[in-house]
Amino acid sequence: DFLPPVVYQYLKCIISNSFTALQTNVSIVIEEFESCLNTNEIFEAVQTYLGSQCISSARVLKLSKPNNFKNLTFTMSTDQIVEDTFEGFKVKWSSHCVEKNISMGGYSRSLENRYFKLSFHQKYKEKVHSSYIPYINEVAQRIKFKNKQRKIYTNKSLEEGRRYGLWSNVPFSHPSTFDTLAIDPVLKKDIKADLTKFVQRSEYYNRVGRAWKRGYLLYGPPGTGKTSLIAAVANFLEFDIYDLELTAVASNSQLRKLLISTSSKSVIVVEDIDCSLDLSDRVKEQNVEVNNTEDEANSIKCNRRVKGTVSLSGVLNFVDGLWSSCGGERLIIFTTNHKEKLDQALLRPGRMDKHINLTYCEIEAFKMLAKNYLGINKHHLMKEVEVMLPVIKMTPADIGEIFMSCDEDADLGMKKVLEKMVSLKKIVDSKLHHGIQVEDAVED
Ligand SMILES: Nc1ncnc2c1ncn2[C@@H]1O[C@H](COP(=O)(O)OP(=O)(O)OP(=O)(O)O)[C@@H](O)[C@H]1O
Repeated sequence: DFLPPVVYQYLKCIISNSFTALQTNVSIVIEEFESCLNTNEIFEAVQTYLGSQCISSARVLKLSKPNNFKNLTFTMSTDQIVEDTFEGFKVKWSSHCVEKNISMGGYSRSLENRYFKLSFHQKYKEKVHSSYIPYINEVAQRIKFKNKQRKIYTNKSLEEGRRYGLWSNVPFSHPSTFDTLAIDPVLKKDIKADLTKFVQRSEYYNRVGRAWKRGYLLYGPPGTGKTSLIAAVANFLEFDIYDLELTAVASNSQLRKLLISTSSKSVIVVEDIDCSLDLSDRVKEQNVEVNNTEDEANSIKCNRRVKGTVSLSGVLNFVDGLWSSCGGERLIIFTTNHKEKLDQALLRPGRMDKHINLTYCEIEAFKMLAKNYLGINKHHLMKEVEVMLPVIKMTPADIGEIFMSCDEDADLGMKKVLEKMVSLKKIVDSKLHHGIQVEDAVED
């Protein structure tokens, strides 16, 4: 009070500078809101990270269950301090809350602004910037992804005959996994390896300039596990599913809108593609250009618009990744019972990267079903089943149904299945006897 203001300021400045020079710690402040109420993503990341990493050292934690999360989550309460260790050095985190004036649209408003303060020795400044902060972000994304309640989205109308045009969703929890799936073990291993490679190759797709997406075509008779495989894939990757019903999409532009609104880390499924798309329209379009007059060409195109259906070229654009891979990785799966009906354009590599044939039940798949449904690894009737399986055609769905009806009674299950096989074989034999070709007889 006795010093003249100029002298006071001068002395204050000298003292403060000397203390700063002596100080070895530096701090980073991470606020919840940036100006104009924009949430600060790194604040959320730190909050998630600290909630998971520092449970043991914080004295007060907040427990909550956000709407979209499967699990309970911890967050650090205000005025807490925790320590963390990264690559051999220590950092200190503290959480605070202050009133902050934020201006919005010409007027200002005061609100609670939480912030985290990260303190560490200045010699680690570079490491904190280049490694620790990105590491926190990465861990937080991983935790968020793991915690997120997965969903299955559909664009199908709940009311019959009405075009829905938007995604509606419900939580996704299908029990099918690669362990419960009865398919050839070599194929199973191959699919799992392909999926694992795909999700780890973000850098690679970037480098070669390709959209980060992969197309699968699942084909085979009904009941061989196409839908079950899709559920197993989504569970394996922990992705959401978008069940796209093409007949409920009014136009190519609506298809585009639907695809843009899908999230990354998702499986987009089009079941029974041969039934949902007029696959001859590409041929029509080509013929139109070569043979028909402009009027006729227009009338066909208008017709299609009146029908309001998606064209093959719309679907090709979608699989080419133009509209389906804005952002992160996406798997596109088509299923069909009739691969031969599909347009070659749809089948070429790059569009359908992997063609997966799901066949009638073979012995390895049968053993898996017996293990899952009846809890057995071997049985004295297994040899007979092995002889019968290539002769008759039974799907895993058929066999599963019989096993289900036997209430886990292994002997009864095996006996019933074998009886069914014997009766099917008799039918096949009688048809052969009447001169029907082997393939047709079995197929019938
Ligand atoms: N390979 C399989 N492994 C385990 N279970 C299977 C398998 N295939 C079929 N199932 C059982 O049969 C039922 C029907 O199978 P799913 O719907 O997956 O067949 P699909 O090939 O998709 O048939 P569709 O072509 O008619 O849609 C499923 O509920 C599942 O329990």
